[in-house]
Amino acid sequence: MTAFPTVFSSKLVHHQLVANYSHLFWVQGSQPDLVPYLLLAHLDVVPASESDGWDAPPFSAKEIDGFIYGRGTIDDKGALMGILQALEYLLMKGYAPRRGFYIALGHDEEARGGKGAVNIARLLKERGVQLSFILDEGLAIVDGVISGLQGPAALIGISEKGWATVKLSATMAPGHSSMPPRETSIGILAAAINRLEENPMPRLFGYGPERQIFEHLAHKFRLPLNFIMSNLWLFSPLLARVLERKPDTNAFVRTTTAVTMFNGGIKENIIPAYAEAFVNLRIHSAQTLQEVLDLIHSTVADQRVKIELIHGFDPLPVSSADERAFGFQIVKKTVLEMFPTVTVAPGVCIGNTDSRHFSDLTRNIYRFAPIWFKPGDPQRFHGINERISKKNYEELVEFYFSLIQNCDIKNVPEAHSSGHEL
Ligand SMILES: CCCCCCCC/C=C\CCCCCCCC(=O)NCC(=O)O
Ligand SMILES: [Zn+2]
Ligand SMILES: [Zn+2]
Repeated sequence: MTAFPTVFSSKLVHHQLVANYSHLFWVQGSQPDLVPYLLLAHLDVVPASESDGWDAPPFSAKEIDGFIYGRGTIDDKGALMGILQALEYLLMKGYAPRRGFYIALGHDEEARGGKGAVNIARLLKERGVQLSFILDEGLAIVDGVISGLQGPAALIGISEKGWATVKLSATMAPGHSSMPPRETSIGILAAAINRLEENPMPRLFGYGPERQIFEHLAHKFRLPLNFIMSNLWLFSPLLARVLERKPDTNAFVRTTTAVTMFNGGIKENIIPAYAEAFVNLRIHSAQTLQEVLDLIHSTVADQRVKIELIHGFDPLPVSSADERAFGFQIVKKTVLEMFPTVTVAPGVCIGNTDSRHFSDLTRNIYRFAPIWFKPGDPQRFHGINERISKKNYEELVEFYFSLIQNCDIKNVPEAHSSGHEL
């Protein structure tokens, strides 16, 4: 049986395989003067092992208490299936969009998107495509995740942090473990890594677009927090010290430093010549890749430690969230139609997405899906017990179902209007 039979048989849909495993769909609109948009998602997932402590095998999609457990349920199969299921239902109903749109499903987002998204973007560029906006994975609806915030908030990523993967290595003379020198390659490297962990990158909270999150949400906090958030020009250093206490909010305060791989030694009684470590940094919007590299050099401050940049890029440009920003307002309208009590605010995506490969096609890139994040859920991202409730999966389908129809209007929707304007 073919999945999404109507999508694959509709005359309105053109489907193309890209780089063997990625998919590009073009859904033709009846009004070619309306600039198309792009819905992005990815097929691949990060690895998972049941032995890490999962309550269900990570590739079982087992249902427990109304939740579907599995690697990829929130990153990013929920949105991917939601988009395709919404299109399937719309086409089954005989719906024909006015505004044409693309759906791009990359197959290597978790490995930087160099084959999937990069080639899809190249194809679209060769065809001279310009996009009204892009909607990709990223932020979510947070409920009880930000301390002191009353009620849920839908955070729409208007930018994303930059990236640096840096390899540190040390090479010393190898030898017999019964006659160790005072310092070894592993010891030198471990000390360098320790200096990086003990000296986090500077607090930059308030100097980037993350400031907009808190200014938008200020009225949802009780005194004195609402006063503090409304006066970030004065209080951002104080708030930064509170936010940095938790990993998920620390990510908004600074460039984060994560040691992700450490290798050295092959036998218990040999002092190894070589040791290496990889450090993955996510760069705050107010910093550049070069500034981060300079700080790594000055913090490590040991000529014996070789520092190599493996891969990096600057933080991404900031997309508009104002009243004239069509993409932002369409996403906001769709969220509010479904969840009238949710506060919608712009935010900075602390992880990275395939959308960055499409920046030549539009300046309006938004990173959001209406996935509900309750306390403890941010840790499921790339962690154990990744899951989505069945109800939330249905909400994802409904969200894209409404969003596609909402995009058929020509101009930016009126604030707080509801109902489709077809
Ligand atoms: C101050 C506001 C606090 C909000 C709490 C954080 C909520 C966390 C929500 C989302 C997590 C961000 C993940 C972003 C998507 C990342 C996709 C991905 O895995 N890409 C690959 C990579 O970044 O390595
Ligand atoms: Zn993802
Ligand atoms: Zn991911």
